[in-house]
Amino acid sequence: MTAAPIRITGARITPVAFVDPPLLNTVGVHQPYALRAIIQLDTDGGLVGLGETYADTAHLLRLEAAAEAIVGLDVFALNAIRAAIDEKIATLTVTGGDGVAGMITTASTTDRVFSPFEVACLDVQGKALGRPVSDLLGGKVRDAVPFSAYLFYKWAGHPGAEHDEWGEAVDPDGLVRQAQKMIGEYGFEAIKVKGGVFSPDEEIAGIKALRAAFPDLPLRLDPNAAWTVDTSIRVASELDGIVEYLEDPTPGLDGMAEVAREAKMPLATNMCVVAFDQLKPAVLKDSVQVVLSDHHYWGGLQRSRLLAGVCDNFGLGLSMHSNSHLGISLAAMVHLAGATPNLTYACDTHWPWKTEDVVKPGVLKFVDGAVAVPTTPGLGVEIDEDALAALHQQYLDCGVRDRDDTGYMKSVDPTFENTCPRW
Ligand SMILES: O=C([O-])C(=O)C[C@H](O)[C@@H](O)C(=O)[O-]
Repeated sequence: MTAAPIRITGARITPVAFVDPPLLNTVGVHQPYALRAIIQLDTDGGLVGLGETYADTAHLLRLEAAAEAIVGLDVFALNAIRAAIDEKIATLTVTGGDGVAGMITTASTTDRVFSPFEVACLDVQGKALGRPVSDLLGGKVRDAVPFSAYLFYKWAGHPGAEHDEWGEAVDPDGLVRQAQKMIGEYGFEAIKVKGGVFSPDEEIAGIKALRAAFPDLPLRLDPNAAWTVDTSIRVASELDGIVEYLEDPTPGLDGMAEVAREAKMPLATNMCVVAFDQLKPAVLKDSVQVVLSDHHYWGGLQRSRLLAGVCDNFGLGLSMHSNSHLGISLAAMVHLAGATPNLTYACDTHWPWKTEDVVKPGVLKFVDGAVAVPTTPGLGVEIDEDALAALHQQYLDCGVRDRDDTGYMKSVDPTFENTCPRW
């Protein structure tokens, strides 16, 4: 006997703002608040599914339109839901809204809008079946998912820095202190450094200091395409044998291919391969050897598994990207990584940098740098309605949405574009 469909009756989309320290990257500095949209998907049987995504104004408008378009569809009909969203957003005149600070402009709009609804549908499916989301993705292949310590350069005197306990990291000693604190609290067993802030030589010195302080931990450096091809080749040579991969040293598939021909370590990306149509040219040009997945722009958890399959077939490594995020996203990332055999690198997370959340505490804990895959039905996390209301009020009050439509970070160098390397 076939079970009855579980029909979507609506979706509540709540933009929230949470405090984000003034972390530096190539584009600029994180604003005092990061924005996210929380999706609560309502269904006719009363089950509610959770999703989390970006919250720039254009993305919010698309989410609202998508939510209307999927009313009445069965949460198991993910192909139909994606098609309805695709059709709906094609009719919109909304422009902009890459949701990720201008870094990932070529990702698919449909994939970005569909993703939080897909996660929410999987949450409902899991709750209806009494199974964790990882079981809907093929079943977990690891009990806990390892993450890396994600280090950022940071000025102590920057507005906003007075609210956090992280101190300053503007030189190698500062980076090592930050790593010691983060690893001491979370137990991470890999380190990623967000570069592209200071000169390549200063950042090479930072990585070498980390290597001396943590001789056994895998290291990565990610300047978000701030370097020319020549600079990238020079940095790759200096860091040969020191980093496990170099992430997005330079923009574009052709530039990355030139660097890859000379570099001894793998090159990774979350910038030049962010959609399925970019995989074939990347493989043909041998531009990258590791792809960072991210279900928020690869179209959800199932399509991220599809990406994993493509990477596996073409001999590409697989890692996982993050932006500033809350607990619903972390739960989704953990189910996905837990059920993806070839995701063998420690995943990125911004988790240590935040102090607020919309989910009830207790489920998502870092032990030895890893988070256990939840075993309860669905995603395994629950909304704290009071916290959601408070962070929504913070969104209304903080003014971020009026200052910068990315809702995420502001530039300290308005002349810089990602297609124009700085060094
Ligand atoms: O390459 C990355 O890891 C990112 O793009 C993640 C974030 O946007 C990161 O750069 C940040 O938070 O500043």
